Amino acid sequence: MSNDVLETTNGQPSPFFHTTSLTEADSLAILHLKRDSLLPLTLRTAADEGYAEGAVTNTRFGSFPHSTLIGIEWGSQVRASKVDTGSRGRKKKETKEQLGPEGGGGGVPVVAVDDPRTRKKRKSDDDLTASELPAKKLKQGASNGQPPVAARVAVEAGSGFIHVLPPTPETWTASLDHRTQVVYTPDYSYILQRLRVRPGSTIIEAGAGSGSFTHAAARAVFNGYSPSLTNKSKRHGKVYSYEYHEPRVATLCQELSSHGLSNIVHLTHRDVCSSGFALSPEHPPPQADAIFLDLPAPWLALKHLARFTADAPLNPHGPVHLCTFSPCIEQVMSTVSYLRRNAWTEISMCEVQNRRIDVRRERVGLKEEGLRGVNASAATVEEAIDRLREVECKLSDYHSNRAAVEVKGEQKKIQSKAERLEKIKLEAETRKLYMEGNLVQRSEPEVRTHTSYLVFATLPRAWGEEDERGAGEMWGVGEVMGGRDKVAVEGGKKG
Ligand SMILES: C[S@@+](CC[C@H](N)C(=O)[O-])C[C@H]1O[C@@H](n2cnc3c(N)ncnc32)[C@H](O)[C@@H]1O
Repeated sequence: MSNDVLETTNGQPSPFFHTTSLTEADSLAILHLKRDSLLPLTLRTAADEGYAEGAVTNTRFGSFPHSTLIGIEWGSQVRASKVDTGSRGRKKKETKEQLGPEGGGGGVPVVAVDDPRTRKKRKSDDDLTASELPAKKLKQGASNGQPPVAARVAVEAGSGFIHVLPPTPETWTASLDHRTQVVYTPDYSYILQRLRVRPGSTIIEAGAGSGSFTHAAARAVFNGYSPSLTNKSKRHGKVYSYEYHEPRVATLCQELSSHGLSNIVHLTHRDVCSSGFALSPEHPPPQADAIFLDLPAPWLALKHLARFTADAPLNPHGPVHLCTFSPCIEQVMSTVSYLRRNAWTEISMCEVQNRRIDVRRERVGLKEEGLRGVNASAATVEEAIDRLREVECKLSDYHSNRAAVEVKGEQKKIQSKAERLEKIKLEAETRKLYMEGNLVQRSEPEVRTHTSYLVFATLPRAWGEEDERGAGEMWGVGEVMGGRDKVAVEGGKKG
């Protein structure tokens, strides 16, 4: 399943490594619908299922013709459009919501429904208005294999919006199609730094699953596209990925190709526990610096990761760093036990307990009344008594029409609520609100991570007699030791 394609299928470098200044047609974009709800999308100019506006993506926050998403700055907010469903509106199948687990977010949720009661009789071409005609021609042109006529300009709907983000491993992880449990960003960022993966590194990953870790690893090792796998002039970063579930391999292979990552990720369909990590005879061995095993029984794969075997996939010139990702402590114990018996060192285990911490200033007090994001109740007993006194006096003096009230020995004018709020608003303009209030922090427990135990270990570099001799020649180890010994012996004699 390996592929030596240099770039994406449309001839562009990977959008995960190169972000254009504006969004482009045929490129991957991530639609940010709301927090924790993202949708990956390839922006298209071609006709789509009979919409007059061309390709359209429907979300719970409205319909978005791709023409409104192309040629704008990344991060832009895009408002939903009114779309002309054209011939699509006459189809029997109901228009369904494409996405949308929970409410909130990008404006008022909009659900496009094709109600059969309001469906009109099919019109002939002569009956169609000038604006309706393109929708029909669009469909006919597409079905005849002719280029579609120009799409209609989208009209803003007035409710619902989304943001357009460039693809990154983080946004991809948050939006990808889950074929398996995936490794989330808090885990893979920690794993990659503990494995010391950097541009130019080679990493082995098994199993590839949904490709979440694969994308993050590809970015971490990327140091340019290699023109050929046999080019030895520069060591290019590489991810050797293994997966034994065939449909997952096929889907991931297609995704990697369309994301321009085929040249960085070498995907192999293989059961690594039984068949190991060796590649085809014509392919040089991976020479991995780091290994990540996300398998149910990692210790079964570890026997193929020993040094001194003919087809060892490890870098012989340096230490190899390992991480295994296991959901239960029994798996951890079997892995650690294997590592201890097989020359692995620096064995440790940890668990990532990620929490998003919300740090903000909490402002409480009557002086905050009418301002946004505050708790406008009395902050102290004094403030509460002052307010009670003011209210009581106001009531009792309502009929006597007294103009002032005594607060803390001062004569204060009785204010209406509107006057008080206006005064607070004016004062707030000169206050340093960002400095006021108590600094509080709250952790959010619902952050998405896949709680697992991470076992780390290091296999020292291979070291033989030749390496010992080479080190001696380079560093003069024998001479220095000899000199020191000599001094010590001479010193001893003197003493
Ligand atoms: C939890 S998923 C991996 C998720 C992946 N790391 C990600 O971030 O998307 C585990 C994967 O390992 C694969 N797998 C399990 N045993 C395997 C084996 N012996 N050889 C290769 N792949 C294996 C499974 O098919 C599954 O897709």
